Amino acid sequence: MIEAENLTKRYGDRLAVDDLSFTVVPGRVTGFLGPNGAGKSTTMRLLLGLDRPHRGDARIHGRHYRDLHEPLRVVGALLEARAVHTGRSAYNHLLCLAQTQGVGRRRLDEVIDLVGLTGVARKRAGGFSLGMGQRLGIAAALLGDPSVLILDEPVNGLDPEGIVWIRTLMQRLAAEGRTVFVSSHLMNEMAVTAEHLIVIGRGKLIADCSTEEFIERSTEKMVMVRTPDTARLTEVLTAEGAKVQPGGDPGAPLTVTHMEAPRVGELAAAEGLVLHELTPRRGSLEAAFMELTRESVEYGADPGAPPGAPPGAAPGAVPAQEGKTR
Ligand SMILES: Nc1ncnc2c1ncn2[C@@H]1O[C@H](COP(=O)(O)OP(=O)(O)OP(=O)(O)O)[C@@H](O)[C@H]1O
Repeated sequence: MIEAENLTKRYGDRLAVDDLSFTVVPGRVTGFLGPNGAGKSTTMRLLLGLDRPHRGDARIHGRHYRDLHEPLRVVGALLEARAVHTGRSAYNHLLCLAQTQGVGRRRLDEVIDLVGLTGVARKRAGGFSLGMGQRLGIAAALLGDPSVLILDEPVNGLDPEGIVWIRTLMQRLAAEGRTVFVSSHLMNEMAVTAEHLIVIGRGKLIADCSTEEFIERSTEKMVMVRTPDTARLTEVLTAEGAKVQPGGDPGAPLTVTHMEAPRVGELAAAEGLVLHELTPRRGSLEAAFMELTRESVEYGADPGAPPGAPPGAAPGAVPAQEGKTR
């Protein structure tokens, strides 16, 4: 279990994490979502005791990271920055870590196999692709067989096969009863990986709910309707409170919002209107996520600052570049 309570971290006059409270429970994958620069990595560093909060508290299994007995056997972490001795082989890199943690060679071989690096384990880690580096980082996180996993953007640099692999792995680790907390800025990826979501924007909590609820809440339901009598159907639906947008081309379906498909069908039937299509659809999840987090950025902006400038930026200042160098 991971608990963040009123976590606050400031860099200069920028609030990277702003009074953030949430709990991550075991047994399911919890996605930590937010656009670039939202404060995900900073929060993860605070949870791992790598940075000190200005205010608030972060606990793992009820304790501060620094108070954990054998922390690497409790928490496995993959952070964005890759800390690998480039001249060392993947095997030796993991062996060094294993020795500092009192992990035996059997477990070492096990994790190498688990992350699919057996064939290249004796090769220099410096020559690894980004995806292989991610696998190596995940192997390191799993070495101590920890009950809590904190993974920062683990799908970064992975090819489609690698993405499916890491998704399956995270779900399996969660099903074993571990706490799996994984950050991403990719809404669609998290939607199929995580059961629960914690969404932040500009360091502030925007949502803490099940993925299903988030999708339900964030995406607008639409109904695509085709009829030979577009004008009449538009009139009937609009009179009942629906919003109707014409399709671009002649014969293209109308897009109806603010009304469910069965009601559209009923009203058409009551008017004796023929329907050639009646299809419920959802708006794009990625677009809904962008919209949701964009709004939080706007609320956070200093009214005197130029558009796009970070909170606290002086009027006339050039907007700072989001995120950090990788
Ligand atoms: N060491 C630092 N010094 C100064 N500012 C920092 C530092 N680390 C992070 N920041 C700033 O704090 C904010 C949050 O950054 P953070 O890296 O936590 O966001 P993020 O959500 O992880 O973004 P990304 O997806 O780009 O990694 C950003 O504005 C970033 O520029």
